[in-house]
Amino acid sequence: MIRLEDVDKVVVEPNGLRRDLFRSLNFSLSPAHSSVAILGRSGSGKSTLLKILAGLDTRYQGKYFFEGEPLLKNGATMARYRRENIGIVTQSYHLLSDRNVVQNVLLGFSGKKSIARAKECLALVQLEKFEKKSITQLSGGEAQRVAIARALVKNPRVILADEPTGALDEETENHILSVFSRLESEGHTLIVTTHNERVAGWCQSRLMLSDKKLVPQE
Ligand SMILES: Nc1ncnc2c1ncn2[C@@H]1O[C@H](COP(=O)(O)OP(=O)(O)OP(=O)(O)O)[C@@H](O)[C@H]1O
Repeated sequence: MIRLEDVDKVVVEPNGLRRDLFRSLNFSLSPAHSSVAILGRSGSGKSTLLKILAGLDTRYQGKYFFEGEPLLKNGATMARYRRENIGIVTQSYHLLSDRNVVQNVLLGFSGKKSIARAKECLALVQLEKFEKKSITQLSGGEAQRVAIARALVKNPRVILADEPTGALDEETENHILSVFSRLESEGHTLIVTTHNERVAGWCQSRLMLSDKKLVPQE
């Protein structure tokens, strides 16, 4: 479904030195894979890879294919691709504190249909009673689930989640994993970066960012 071919990515360090982050990196996700974990030490490039997969970072060499078709790496093409196919849960959630829960999930959309869909997504993450709640009153786990609901509102094929259980306790982590299981059973594909062994173990397959490439893990 998604394929990256021969990706080279260079980053510029704060001291001005250029560093190869990825060299001839390949990634391939077939429709049969419903969840994959991307592992790697801090700074190995997990978040950067997720941004590339989301079409948010196009400053790399290499090719991006979706369903066998190459994607042009320009802003307009990638924005359309993202809009139609990708939901993103970022590490810091990026929720707007001056809007309530359902307004955050709506992403600026309005109208009865969109509101019904936003409520459906909140129900999926078991936050149906939280619609009107202020973002500032949420726990870390609840905020994480609002971010997941927001990623789902467009019903994307692929959901990218950056450290989805980063700061959560075990019970909340279990809750997030049960939400992920539901998403899988509804036909969504999950690509998750994580340091967490339980989350990695839950995923159908695991890839390790090592020596500037992705290496399949047991
Ligand atoms: N826009 C950028 N400009 C310069 N350097 C960058 C940029 N984005 C990322 N980097 C560098 O690239 C490296 C990889 O960063 P990235 O956030 O992708 O790593 P990570 O594996 O997600 O790390 P962590 O597990 O700590 O979140 C880091 O050394 C980072 O400083």
